[in-house]
This record gives sequence, structure tokens and C-alpha cells, in this order.
Amino acid sequence: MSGLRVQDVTVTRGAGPVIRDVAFTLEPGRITALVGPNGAGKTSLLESISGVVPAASGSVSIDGTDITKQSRVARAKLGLAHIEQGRAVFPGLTVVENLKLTARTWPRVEEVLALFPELEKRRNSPTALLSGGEQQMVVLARAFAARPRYLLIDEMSLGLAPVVFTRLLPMVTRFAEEGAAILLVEQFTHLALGVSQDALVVSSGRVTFQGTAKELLDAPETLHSAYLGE
Ligand SMILES: Nc1ncnc2c1ncn2[C@@H]1O[C@H](COP(=O)(O)OP(=O)(O)OP(=O)(O)O)[C@@H](O)[C@H]1O
Repeated sequence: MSGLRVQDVTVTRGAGPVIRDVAFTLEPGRITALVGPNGAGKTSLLESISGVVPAASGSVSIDGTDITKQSRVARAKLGLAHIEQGRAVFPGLTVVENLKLTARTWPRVEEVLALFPELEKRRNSPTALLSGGEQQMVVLARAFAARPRYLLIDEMSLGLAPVVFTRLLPMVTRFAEEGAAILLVEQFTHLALGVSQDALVVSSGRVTFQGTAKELLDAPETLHSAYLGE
């Protein structure tokens, strides 16, 4: 029973629910794009899966194990990682030192560096000296180094030019090909859908579309309302 399963999850923040009865499954080797207008609840949904905020009701399970009440650390031990919005590097540490923080073994550091040739070249530079795009690569590489089986990525492109972000996407694809299940929240919706197999649209906390990424790309009206939250 492999997969990360979200069942009827509701998340309450401030005045009321910001996620309502959301259900879907992430499967190994597949990327799911999570799309929706600002304030739809995308970040809150990711946070409830990784344990940053509790679910008010519903459940989340990893490979059949209920993790709804488990700590973030326990969830991480089961193979879940969450790249949070605006997540930063440790600027005083070199690229290699940043990766060693999450990699369990030395060979894993080298394997991940092989995926990121730009970082390999700067391996002994303090990350503070890297460009914004390269620093975001370090954030991504650090998550890969832990070898998570389930990876939640929130707005990896924040502060990056689309052209820089476009270079990060093949690395996400490659990681999925290694068997990870990925949930991708991204402001550049078309780029995200282009690398995803599955798509989920949320609006005002509810799922309004669930299907393949291709189905969503081929339905301009649904995609348009996904942006506007109609
Ligand atoms: N810490 C918080 N306390 C109270 N309300 C919050 C908190 N964080 C988010 N919210 C509210 O929850 C709702 C969903 O916000 P969330 O950030 O999850 O949406 P989002 O789809 O990720 O938005 P964006 O695309 O703008 O990042 C919004 O109405 C927001 O104001």
C-alpha cells in the first residue's frame, strides 16, 4: 500500500477552515501540480501534510501508516520532506557542508552533486556567495540528499527569473524518476503542469479539479478559473 494518502483533510486557521475535506493520493514516481489562486490554501495544505499545522479533521497516511498525529520528525523518518516557501540556505556553510546536513552518507553528497553540475563547480564556496538561483538549487539539493520518498515543494521559484527556475525543473523530474512522489506548488502554472503527470486545483480550500496534468492543460477554461478561483 505505497503512497501518501490525504483523506478528507480540513485545516482551520484564524476565523475558519482554509482547507475543506481535501482528498488525494501521491504515488511513487509521479509529480502532482497543486494549482490555485492566492489564498486558496495551497501552503496550508502542504503544512498540514508535513505537520507544521494540525489537521482539524481527516487523516494523512504514508504507505498505510497513519501520520495525522505524528510529529514533523516522525513524518520525516517515514520519508517525508517539505521545502517551505522562502526556505534559505545556511549562508556561512559551503555547498558541501549544506548537503552534509541532510545526507546520511558521503556517497549521497557526491550523488546529489552529480545531479547539479553548477553546484559541483562551486562545492567549496560559502553559499552566501552563490546567486539566488544557485542558492535555490542548494535548497533543492539538500532536500534530495535526505532521499525523501515524498517531497512537498512550495513555490521553489520565489524570487527567481523564470529562465533560472526552468533549469531547476529537470532536476525535480529526475528525482521523481528515481521513485519519489512529489507535490509541486508553483506560481508558474504552465511550467509546473509541463513536468507533472497529475494535477489538483484548489479554490477557497476545496478541490475543484482532479485529473491528469494534460487534461488540465487541454482545458483552458478550467485552467483559467483555477487562476481566478472561480
Ligand atoms: N498563520 C496564519 N494564521 C491565520 N490565517 C492564515 C495563516 N496563514 C494563512 N492563513 C490564511 O489561510 C488562507 C490560505 O492561505 P495559504 O497561504 O494556505 O494559501 P495559498 O494558496 O498558499 O496562497 P498563496 O498562493 O498566496 O501563497 C488565507 O486566507 C490566509 O490568509
